[in-house]
Amino acid sequence: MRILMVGAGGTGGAFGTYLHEAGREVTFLVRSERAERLRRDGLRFVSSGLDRTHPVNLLVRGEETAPFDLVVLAVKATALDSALDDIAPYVGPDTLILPILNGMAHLDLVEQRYPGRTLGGFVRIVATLDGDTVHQLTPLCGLTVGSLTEEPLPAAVVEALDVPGIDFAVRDDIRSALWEKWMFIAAAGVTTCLFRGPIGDIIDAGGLPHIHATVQELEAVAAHAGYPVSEAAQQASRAMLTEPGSEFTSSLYRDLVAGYRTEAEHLLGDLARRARELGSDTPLLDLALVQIRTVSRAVRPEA
Ligand SMILES: NC(=O)C1=CN([C@@H]2O[C@H](COP(=O)(O)OP(=O)(O)OC[C@H]3O[C@@H](n4cnc5c(N)ncnc54)[C@H](OP(=O)(O)O)[C@@H]3O)[C@@H](O)[C@H]2O)C=CC1
Ligand SMILES: CC(C)(CO)C(=O)C(=O)O
Repeated sequence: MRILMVGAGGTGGAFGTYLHEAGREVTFLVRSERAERLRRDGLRFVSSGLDRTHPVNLLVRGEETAPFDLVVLAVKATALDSALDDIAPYVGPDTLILPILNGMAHLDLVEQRYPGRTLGGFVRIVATLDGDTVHQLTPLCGLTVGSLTEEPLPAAVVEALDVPGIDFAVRDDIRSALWEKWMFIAAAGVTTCLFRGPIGDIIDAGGLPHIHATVQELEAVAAHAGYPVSEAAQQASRAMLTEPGSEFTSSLYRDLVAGYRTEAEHLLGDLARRARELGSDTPLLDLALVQIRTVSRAVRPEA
């Protein structure tokens, strides 16, 4: 199976490297400046004390090659539109597209552009791009995939993605799983952006009741949408978001304080819009959005 990994950042670099190391036929679609450096230096990936650099197959927008069997979208939501343009020449009639972004809004966008070929999926990893080096910061490296239609997930996809280094899972109810992951990420984003710090500091400052209220508020939206968060996922969210002393922050918060473009509209704006349509009250989510939008405008007036 020929796999196109779109983006070689935190997620694309990590998952792409594991696939490459397992002998899968992976090509990374990257932008031209990065391609130049990767062609010269190889792709460096550091995880669990292992530091390796591999020469990898690279493709830059517009370069010609045959369509791929599987396109994995590993870009931030802010780059999704251009990535969807860029993959057009590499998507054939049988190509499947697996976005691994957080959130849900991208599923409709991919489906509109390339109907009938979208798979559901998400990752659990803490990974980042430092210079040109991809770092996996904890041992956690999960990839969960499922069919969004009545058709089962093709066996060839499972075979291609189930490789050492990746804790791979298939979910028949991938939409429910996506909602669960989304509610956790959104709750982490709302709390850390609203109170502007890591979970442990928020708790020290007396914020625990507000963290509980946020998790409850967002889980209520999922329930209204018909995707109630399972008991196990509720407990896992609370364990992570209410741990005293925790240094955990969301990538939304880290991007915001660094002055980068954030996935706020994709992760929180979309959720607030759906909540309004469902008649679900989300005062904390709404406050966080106003805060993030205000800060984003102050940092980047064009936002
Ligand atoms: N990092 C993590 O630990 C986790 C991330 N996620 C989610 O995964 C998604 C991806 O995040 P992450 O991997 O961290 O993001 P990164 O910013 O680390 O990586 C994205 C990469 O995509 C590249 N890119 C953007 N547009 C294109 C394009 N058109 N063609 C080729 N390459 C492109 C960027 O390159 P350039 O430098 O040229 O802009 C960048 O290197 C997000 O939705 C995030 O929320 C989910 C779980 C954990
Ligand atoms: C929170 C974490 C690290 C694990 O679920 C994650 O996968 C994410 O940031 O999206």
